[in-house]
Parts: sequence; C-alpha cells; structure tokens
Amino acid sequence: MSAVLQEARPAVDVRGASLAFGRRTLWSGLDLTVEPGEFLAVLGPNGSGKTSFLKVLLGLQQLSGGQVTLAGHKPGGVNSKVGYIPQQRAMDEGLTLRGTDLVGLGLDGHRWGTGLRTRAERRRKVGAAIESVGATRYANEPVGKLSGGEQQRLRVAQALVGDPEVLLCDEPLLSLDLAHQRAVSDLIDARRRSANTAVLFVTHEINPILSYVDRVLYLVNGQFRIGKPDEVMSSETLSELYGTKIQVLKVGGQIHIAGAHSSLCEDEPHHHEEAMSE
Ligand SMILES: Nc1ncnc2c1ncn2[C@@H]1O[C@H](COP(=O)(O)OP(=O)(O)OP(=O)(O)O)[C@@H](O)[C@H]1O
Repeated sequence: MSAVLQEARPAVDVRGASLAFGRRTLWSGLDLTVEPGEFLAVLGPNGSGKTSFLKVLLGLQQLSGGQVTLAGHKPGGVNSKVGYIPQQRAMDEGLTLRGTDLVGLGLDGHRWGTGLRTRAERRRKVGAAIESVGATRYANEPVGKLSGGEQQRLRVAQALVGDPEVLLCDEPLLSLDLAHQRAVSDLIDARRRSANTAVLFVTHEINPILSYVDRVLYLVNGQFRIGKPDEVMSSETLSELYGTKIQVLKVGGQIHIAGAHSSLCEDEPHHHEEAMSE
C-alpha cells in the first residue's frame, strides 16, 4: 500500500459501537474517527467505561455491537500497530529485569510483534526507543530499583518501540509528581508530532494534558459527548451529561469544575491489575 493511502486512512474508526455488561449499557451508538497525529482525551467518572473502551481497541474486549478498526485492521490482530501505556504503579523492588529487557518486551509476542530479522536491528530499535525517552543512563539497571518516573519513561519506550500508529494510554500520569507528569506527557506529545501517531489518553484530570488535546470523548452514565475541549468542557455540556448543575470555570489556562461534579467524577481511580502489555 502506498504511503499516501496509509496517510489517508483513519488511525481509529469506531462505527455504531456499543458495550453492555448484562443489563448495563456502558455506551451505545458510538461513532468516532481519530486521525493520525490526533490527541484524544477520554474522560469520565469511575465506572463510565474508559478502560473498557481501551480494552476494545486492544482486542481484549468484544463489542456488544458495531465495529472498530485501527489503521485499517481489526483490534488485537498481528498487524494492528498499537502501543499501550498502562497506569503507573510501582514495580516490585526485587525485579531484576533490566530496562532494556522491559522495552524489548514491546517487540515480543504475536499481538504487537514486528517480525524483526536480526538481533542487531532489535538492539538498535530498543536503544533508539530508550534514547527517545531520555532513559539511556539507567536502561541497564534492574527496573525494580528505579524511581516511579524512571519506570514510567521505560513503559513509554516499551509502547513506542514497535512504531505504533496508535498509542493507547490508561491514566499514564497517575502517581507521578507534576514534573514527571509534564515529562511523560511531553514525550507522548513529541511522539505524535514526530511520527503522526494518534494518541488516545484516558484520564481523570484534563489539566496536565490540556495544551495537547485536540478533542475529548467524555463518557457519563451511558451518555457521551465528543468535541473540542472548549465545546465539551463547558457548564452547559457537562450539566446536560451529568443531568445536574455543573459549573466549569476557566482560569489561567486551566479548567476547574465546581458543583456536584467533584462527588461524581473525582473519586480515586481504580487500579487495573491486568498487565495488558506484558
Ligand atoms: N468483564 C466485565 N464484566 C462485567 N462488568 C464489567 C466488566 N468489565 C468492566 N465491567 C464494568 O463496567 C464498568 C466500567 O468499567 P471500566 O473499568 O471500563 O470503567 P472506567 O471508566 O475505566 O473506570 P475507572 O475510572 O474507575 O477506572 C464498571 O462498572 C465495571 O465493573
């Protein structure tokens, strides 16, 4: 397929998608096209189906209805070029796996395999991914001994090493301090700019990534809205979505939400135990 044709197809194409567990419908009638290089934030309260949406894109969860393709391929297939960054959580201190081994896992397995021919090429790719996240200095240390921010940079490198066309991020900034939140989100943004990778970024808190976000998918209680941050993160739209009065204030380039919202959507997020990429 020519480069021109590859550029033309959407990174993610969701048509009439629905997902229900038993009698509970998380979302239905979801149509969404994400273009290469686009940054989409996925927001919503606990249990609204953000992680389930990522699982669908990873091929780990079947839709109840509708269809999804990633760069023209079905989710989870050997050809789907998807990188995944999980929630930050501390790795076992005794873990002796080195950073280079962790990043190399991003090239293994059939789900995201790339069919590399030589060991030298593999080493080159792993080295380049580690360098791109500024982790070269500690890449040969056991990962269990590294700080949370250093570990998260290596997870970003692991997600990038297979040259993904779509990068799925599940609350990748959780537990990081502000400086590291900034560093990790800058890395993700740099990738989509340099390689035209589409980014789908699940988060409870839009402010750390607000300057990068092109569009928002906001899920609440079986309803959703898709649009530019200013359109979706407005008093009118969120009041409609939550079915109660919500006030959105924009101060100093940040979005603050007042009213019933705090009790509805700023609970501690759940930590998902599945190691979906490892
Ligand atoms: N396999 C499953 N079977 C039944 N129910 C499920 C399954 N997976 C998820 N759910 C339910 O679907 C709902 C949405 O879960 P999901 O993890 O997608 O939410 P979320 O928006 O990511 O939440 P959080 O912000 O808390 O991480 C939850 O109520 C969850 O219990």
